[in-house]
Amino acid sequence: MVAAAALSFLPLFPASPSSHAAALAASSSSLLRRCYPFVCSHANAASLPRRPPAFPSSHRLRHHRYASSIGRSRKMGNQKAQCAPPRFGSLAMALGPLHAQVDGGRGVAGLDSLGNFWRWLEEKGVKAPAVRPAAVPEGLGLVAQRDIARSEVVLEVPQRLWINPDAAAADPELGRLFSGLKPWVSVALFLITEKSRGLKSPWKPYLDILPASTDSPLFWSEEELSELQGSQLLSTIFGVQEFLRSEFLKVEEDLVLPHKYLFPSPVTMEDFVWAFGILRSRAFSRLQGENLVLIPLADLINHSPKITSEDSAWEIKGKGLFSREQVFTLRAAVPVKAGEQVCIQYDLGKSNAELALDYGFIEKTSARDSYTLTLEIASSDEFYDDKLDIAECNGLGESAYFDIYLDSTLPPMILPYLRLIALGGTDVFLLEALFRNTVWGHLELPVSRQNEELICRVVRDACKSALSAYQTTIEEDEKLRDAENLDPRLEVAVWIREGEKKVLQKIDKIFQERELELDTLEYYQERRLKDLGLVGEQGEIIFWESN
Ligand SMILES: C[S@@+](CC[C@H](N)C(=O)[O-])C[C@H]1O[C@@H](n2cnc3c(N)ncnc32)[C@H](O)[C@@H]1O
Repeated sequence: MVAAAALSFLPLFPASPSSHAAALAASSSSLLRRCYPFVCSHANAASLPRRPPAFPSSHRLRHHRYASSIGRSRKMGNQKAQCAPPRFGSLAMALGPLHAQVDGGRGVAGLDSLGNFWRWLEEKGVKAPAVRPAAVPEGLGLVAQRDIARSEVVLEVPQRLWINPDAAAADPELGRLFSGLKPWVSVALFLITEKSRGLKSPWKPYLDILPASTDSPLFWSEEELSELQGSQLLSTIFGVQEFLRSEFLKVEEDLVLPHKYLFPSPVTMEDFVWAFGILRSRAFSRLQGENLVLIPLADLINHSPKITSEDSAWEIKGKGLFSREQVFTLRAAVPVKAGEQVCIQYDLGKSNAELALDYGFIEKTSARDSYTLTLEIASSDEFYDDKLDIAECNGLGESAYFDIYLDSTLPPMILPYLRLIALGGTDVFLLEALFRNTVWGHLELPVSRQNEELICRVVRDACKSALSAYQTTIEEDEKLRDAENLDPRLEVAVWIREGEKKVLQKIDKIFQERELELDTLEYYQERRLKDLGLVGEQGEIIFWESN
């Protein structure tokens, strides 16, 4: 039997009559990976729908792959955090911390907002002995008021100021409703309702300094999104939009409309996206789970690519011997000079597409350029159950997501998984129960010429197909991104599409080189005969001497 593989977004292999189709999908999801609470994956080559944009229904949701916000691996509790070194030296704006205009996506929110916010923090018992919020090139940030030593406490925010599912559940009017929701939905609705309470909201000074949007593509116009035509990021954005729309419709129908008399004003999809964007870019924990939290003031900390460690920047601990209240403490991981910004490394593990989606910026380094290949065992595969069993025994599943980075080698599991899904013909004996414990070891090496050729062809066809969907060449992107005064969103789009194409070209090259080696590779049968002592090291058949 011949294995046939197909890209989920584009059939690469005509399903042969005897095929047990394995599906190999190069799809979008580097963004949706790593613990994000929800998220989706989709076909690779995204193109813009005609108006209205977004919310296409053809994307599969991939829950749990869209990890969150500031800092990747931090958990709540007495745990540690990241570092906060200086990066933007003298970039804090001349206006000075308390008189800075609150801009950066907020529009001009008024000269007093930052001052009000600071007074409110002080009244509430926030301690920030060495920093002040200030206008900086990234919007707002934390600027050192004096030289700060490494490990020095930069700020302490008591629990009563945290915005998390507990705060939402404590709302006197709506808490009862919020407490039954997914944590991130409850916090999102809490933010929206507090915002619409205006002067009546105790959180007003904080809400006033939150941006109306970020540069995340979730807030881009249709025209801006068109710069991502054909990219994996665009299909990821569509998936996130689709996810948000379905979450919104659910909560609207189940909770908001039946209790609309309790809400200060109608809750719109736009509000929901805004709250989501705020949580994605500012929450100090993973978006999924009870630990989701916004920490006012601490959430003004910006990211610096120069900080390459995620160690010990923050911790949460009890306030004192006799207090049950917890306090969030942020420390400087490196010395910071007076006037410089205190920054942290948001997440060393995020690709540029993930940074763009969550925060609206990218790092100009190819080390963050990535493309996610999604491989799938097709449900129509004749040997689906056996293959799935083997995949599961080795920590994978029906689908497997492989983030390929420009500067790194292929993930080690990708070749065995590819060989598994493409396994067919005379090679299927490897699926026998007899081989169950050893099969992965066999798959780590070429199984047969037919199998190896198939995976090369599938992957190369997938890369070519994905590459053909982009509207610009790498050369055009390179020229554009070197232009001066590029709009920040265009810069993100150009960098992302260029990086994706480079990764696709790299993958294609790897499998092209492998194709050229097919005749020289050693396959399972040959290895087996050697193990049995029936073939010599040079491949010669060893005959029994008879005399
Ligand atoms: C946790 S908030 C930090 C406070 C934010 N600057 C503000 O004005 O509210 C994260 C957001 O800050 C901005 N930001 C942080 N670090 C940045 C950087 N290195 N380059 C560009 N923007 C950055 C992005 O808009 C991001 O979504």
